[in-house]
Amino acid sequence: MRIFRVGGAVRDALLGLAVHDEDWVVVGATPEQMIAAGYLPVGKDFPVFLHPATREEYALARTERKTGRGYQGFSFHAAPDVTLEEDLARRDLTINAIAQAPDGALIDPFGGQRDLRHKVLRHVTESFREDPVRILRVARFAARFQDFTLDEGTLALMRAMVAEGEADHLVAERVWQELARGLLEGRPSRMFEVLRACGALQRVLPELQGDAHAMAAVDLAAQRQAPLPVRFACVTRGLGDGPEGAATLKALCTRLRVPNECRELAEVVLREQAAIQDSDPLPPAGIVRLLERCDALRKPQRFEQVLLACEADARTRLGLAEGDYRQGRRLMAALHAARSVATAEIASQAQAAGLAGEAIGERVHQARVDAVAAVL
Ligand SMILES: Nc1ccn([C@@H]2O[C@H](COP(=O)(O)OP(=O)(O)OP(=O)(O)O)[C@@H](O)[C@H]2O)c(=O)n1
Repeated sequence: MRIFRVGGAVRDALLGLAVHDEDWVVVGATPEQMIAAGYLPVGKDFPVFLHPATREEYALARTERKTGRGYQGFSFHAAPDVTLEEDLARRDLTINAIAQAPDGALIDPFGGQRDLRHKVLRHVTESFREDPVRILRVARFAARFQDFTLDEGTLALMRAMVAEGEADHLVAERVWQELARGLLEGRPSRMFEVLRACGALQRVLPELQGDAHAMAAVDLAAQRQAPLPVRFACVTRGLGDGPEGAATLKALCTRLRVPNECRELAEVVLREQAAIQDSDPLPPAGIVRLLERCDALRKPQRFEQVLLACEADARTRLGLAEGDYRQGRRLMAALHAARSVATAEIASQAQAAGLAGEAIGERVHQARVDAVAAVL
C-alpha cells in the first residue's frame, strides 16, 4: 500500500498557509488490510479510516459514479487497482487535486500548482458534476481565496448543473454548513457573487437576491472578525422589518435548519435595527424599552452582537466610514447603567412596602430608566 498526503493540506502548504487538518489517500489497499494495520473504519459513505494514533483521515483511493440527483446520488468504486491519478481526477478543484508522496514529491496531473500560481479556481474533470455540494464549495473557496478568479469553463459547468436541477436536491444541513463556512471567510460577498453568477442563489437562497448593502455589510463584519451570527444577520437584514420580512426570515431559517444562535440574532436585528439606528432622540424610558425588547438585560453579549451587525450596516448604508458609531456607544452605556441597577434590593424594598407583581416590575423598570437618564 502507498500513502499520499492530499487535498487542502497540500494546497495550503504550497500557499504558505497554516495547515489545519491532514487528509491522506491510500492506494493499493483493501479495507481488510487497513483494519489489520490498526486503522479504524469510520466512513459511512466511503471507505475512510482513522489513523490509530494521529486520528487523521485515510481514504482508500476511489472513483465515483453518479447514480441519481443531489448529494446522496452517487456510488463509488474503491479497490486496490484504483490509481492515484484516478482518485485525483474525481476531485473538485485542481488546487485540491495535488498529492504529495512521503519523500515530498508532488503528483499533480491536473495542473494544480499552475492554477495556484495563476490564482485560478478550476474544476478537475467532468466528474465535478457528480457532487452538487461542490457548487457551494467553489463559492466558499472564492470567499476565502479572494484574489483567485473562477475559471469560465468551471462557471459554465456550474451553470449547467444548476440548470439541470442539481442545486434543488441539496440537503439542508450541507447547504447551511457550506454557507456558514463561507460566511466565516475573509470576503463572504464573493460566495454570494459566485452563487448568483451560476444561478444557484435563486435555487438555494431565493430570499437573498442582490442586496448590495447587505453584501458590503457582511464584508465589513468579516474584516472586523465578527462571529457567525453577526455575519448572518448582516446578510438577512435587508429582508424588511415588517411582518413579511420576519416571515421570510423564519421560512429561510427553518428550511436551512439555521442554528438558534444565528436565527435569534438575525430576528432581533431585522426587527430592531431601525429603532437602534434612530435611538438618539429616544427618552430614557424609550431606550430601556428598546433594551428590553432586545432582551439585552439578560443577554448583554448578544446585544453587543446586535450592535455590531447594526454598525456594519450603518457604516456601509449610510457611508459612515470610520470613527464613532454613536448609537452603539450610547446604547452600550445605557445597558451598562440599566444592568447595574440592584434589582433584587429594589424588589424586596417594594415587597416590604406592600407592592406585588406588576407594581414591583414597574419599580425596577423605573429604577433602570433613572439609571439610564443619569448616564445619557
Ligand atoms: N465535495 C467534495 C469534498 C471534498 N473533495 C476533495 O476532498 C478534499 C478534502 O476535503 P475537505 O477536507 O472537505 O476540504 P479541504 O480542501 O481540505 O478544504 P478546507 O480547507 O476548507 O478544509 C478536497 O481538497 C478535495 O480534493 C472533493 O473533491 N469534493
